[in-house]
Amino acid sequence: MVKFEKGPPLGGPKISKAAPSKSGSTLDMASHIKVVVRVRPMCEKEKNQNNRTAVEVVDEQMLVFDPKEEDRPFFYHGVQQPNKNFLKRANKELKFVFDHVYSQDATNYDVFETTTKEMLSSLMEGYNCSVFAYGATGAGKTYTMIGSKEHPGITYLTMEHLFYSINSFEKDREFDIGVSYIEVYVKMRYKTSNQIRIVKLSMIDLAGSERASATGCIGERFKEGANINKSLLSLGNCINKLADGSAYIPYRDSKLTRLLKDSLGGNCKTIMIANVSPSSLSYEDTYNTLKYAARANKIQLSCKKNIVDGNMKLSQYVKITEELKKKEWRRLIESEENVFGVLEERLLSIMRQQRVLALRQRLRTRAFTHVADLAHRSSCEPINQTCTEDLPRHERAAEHYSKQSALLEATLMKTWTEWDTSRKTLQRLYNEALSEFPDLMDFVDKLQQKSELRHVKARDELRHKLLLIENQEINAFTEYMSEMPAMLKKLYLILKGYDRAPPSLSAEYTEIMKKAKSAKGITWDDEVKESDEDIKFISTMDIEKPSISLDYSNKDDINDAVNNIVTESDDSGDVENRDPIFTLKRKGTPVKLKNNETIIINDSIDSVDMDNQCNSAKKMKKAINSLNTENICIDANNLNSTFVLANKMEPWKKASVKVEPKSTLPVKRELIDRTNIINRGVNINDNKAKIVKPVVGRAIPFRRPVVALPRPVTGFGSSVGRGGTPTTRNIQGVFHVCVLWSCVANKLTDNQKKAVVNDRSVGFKAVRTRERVQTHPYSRPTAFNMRK
Ligand SMILES: Nc1ncnc2c1ncn2[C@@H]1O[C@H](COP(=O)(O)OP(=O)(O)OP(=O)(O)O)[C@@H](O)[C@H]1O
Repeated sequence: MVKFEKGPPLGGPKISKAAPSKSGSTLDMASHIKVVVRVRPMCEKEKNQNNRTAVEVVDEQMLVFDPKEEDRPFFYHGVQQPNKNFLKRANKELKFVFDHVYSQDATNYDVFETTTKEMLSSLMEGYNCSVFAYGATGAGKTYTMIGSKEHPGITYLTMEHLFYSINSFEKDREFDIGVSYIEVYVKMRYKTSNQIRIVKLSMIDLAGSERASATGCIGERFKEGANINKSLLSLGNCINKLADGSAYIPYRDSKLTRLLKDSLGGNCKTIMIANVSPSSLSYEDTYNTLKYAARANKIQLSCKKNIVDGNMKLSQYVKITEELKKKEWRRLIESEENVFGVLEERLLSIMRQQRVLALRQRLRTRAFTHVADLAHRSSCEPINQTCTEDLPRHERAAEHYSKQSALLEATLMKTWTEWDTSRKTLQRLYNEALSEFPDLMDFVDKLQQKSELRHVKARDELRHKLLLIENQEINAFTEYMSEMPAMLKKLYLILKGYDRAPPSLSAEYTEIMKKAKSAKGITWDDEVKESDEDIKFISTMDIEKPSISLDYSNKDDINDAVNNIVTESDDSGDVENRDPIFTLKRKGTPVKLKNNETIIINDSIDSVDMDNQCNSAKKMKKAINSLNTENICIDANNLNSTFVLANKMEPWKKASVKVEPKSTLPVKRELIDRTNIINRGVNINDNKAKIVKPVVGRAIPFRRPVVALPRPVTGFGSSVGRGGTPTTRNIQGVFHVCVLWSCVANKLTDNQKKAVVNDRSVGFKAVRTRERVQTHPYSRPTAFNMRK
């Protein structure tokens, strides 16, 4: 009885059309692997051994494995036994049906004609195709696939036919052909439809499928054989799974199955050529191969034509390419813009530093110029000395600024060069990108706005910095200037008190006071402290109504600064009864130093057109010049500073004033002996005249105790309120004293000093005429006599 191994249905694969898939491929055919079996002729060895045939080809599609042999006559005791050979095992007589079966007489060309030649038609239609030869060693795989010169294998014949086909299609298709060792990649484009079909033809000559032990190899060869077998075993597993329709196919079990993945279960038309030997020597291998082939024949394939719409693909390709190019442009530009941004910020920072440095340099130079000018105008040795001492500091600062400036300049140039290069590169990228893709304009705009923002930010920071410095400058100047109106007012009132303030002076004074509100000044640059404090603006109220007094919180500092200032009474006439330290000074009140060098005269005196009456500074200059004293140079027209007259000057004498203090007030003490004061004073000949440095006090309100004083009150600088009401005043405690007279006096002999002091044309005449100013509501000179 003939057994049939379950094979594919006869009559060839079913072919069915299908709709195009999403990928552009066309589901075209559902088929099984085409399995053909080739039985080679017996080789000489097999013939010589007179082995029986294990495979019998029935027809082009059927073979019988282990066919029934013709019974040979069996004789037992000389008698032929009927059909019974007990020494022989029963034949299997397995009948296999395949897509094609080739007998020993079949040539390679026959195989080609019914396998790959037919398959090439599918290949040219766009199907992937694969052929692999399977079989035991020596079964004829290589002979079938490669062949010989005389008998070229199906690979050669397939290639030959392939190129022949290509030639026939050349009019309407373009072909790109690539070849690899085991695979041929035959790509084509339909010229009319722009349809592209990319197909692959795999032609595989597998290793022998026999058991490793059967090879007789040992060592490395055995291992190699075992690995080969392992691969083939994997192939067998895959084939079984595919045949069973399993969802999971273990292609990854071996390299072989990975390579054959497409050919076995993918989008591929596959032909398996199973080579077998007819000899019974290869009985087991042939049996295994045939079983293998039979299983493979059950594998269903789902083939798709690898067709893509060339036009559709092209448009998509163009779009994708453009997007990619734009993306690349953006990446390039952004990268360069980042570099440019860093350089630009650095450049702007350097430029900002330059501006700040220039401002500071300018302020310092101006401050120094101011000091130098002061020294020049005053011709005062101490001031000159101060200025001289300041000069190295200024020079050091100038050198420092110069170095910093040079450094910044060098850094600026270097950074600018880098920035400019980056700017040009960026601009070039902008231009190129926009010329290719104008719609990148928005992107470019945004980047350019970033640059503008950087500039705005830098400008803001610079403005803030400059404003901060200038604000500090203004604050310092405001503080400085706050002395001036008080001093000016004091002097003005003194003059007015002595009836030496003509209307023109009054008008000028008023004008100057107005201007003082908007005056500008300087400060030491190194006193500017950088900070982010809130900016304080000048308030004209600060100038108009300075409510500040000397800050006595640190007596040592004050002592050092003013050398125990003793102030004249300005409202009670009772100067001697006051604590010299805690007696505060009111506007317009002359100051007496402990060394008795007392009177302060402001520089504005010389500008007053007083002719010969009250131009005391000029007259003092005249008097000094008349003494022919060397090295004394007082420019009466440029007396910028206040100065102090010498202690030899007759001290003010207080008139006898009867003050009736309230019972709650301390009893007025006796007047101090002026002689004692003079004796305590500094001997102007011993060069101990002190330079009183400018003192800046903090603004604190001072409220003078209300004292009911009888009217009229005599005494210099009385501050008794106008109209007889005691006045409560805030006191300007900031004053600026330069010891000029001391310096001058040091150059004079005693007689010369006396001459100057007693020269009534040098301004002191005015104080003698106290009667004329006693009626002045603000400054009332006390009764006095010039001491001789
Ligand atoms: N159809 C055929 N006609 C004539 N000779 C054949 C045929 N098939 C195979 N042979 C011969 O059989 C021998 C073995 O064949 P081949 O080398 O092709 O086997 P194979 O399966 O490729 O072996 P291996 O697995 O070792 O490569 C060779 O000498 C070859 O010439």
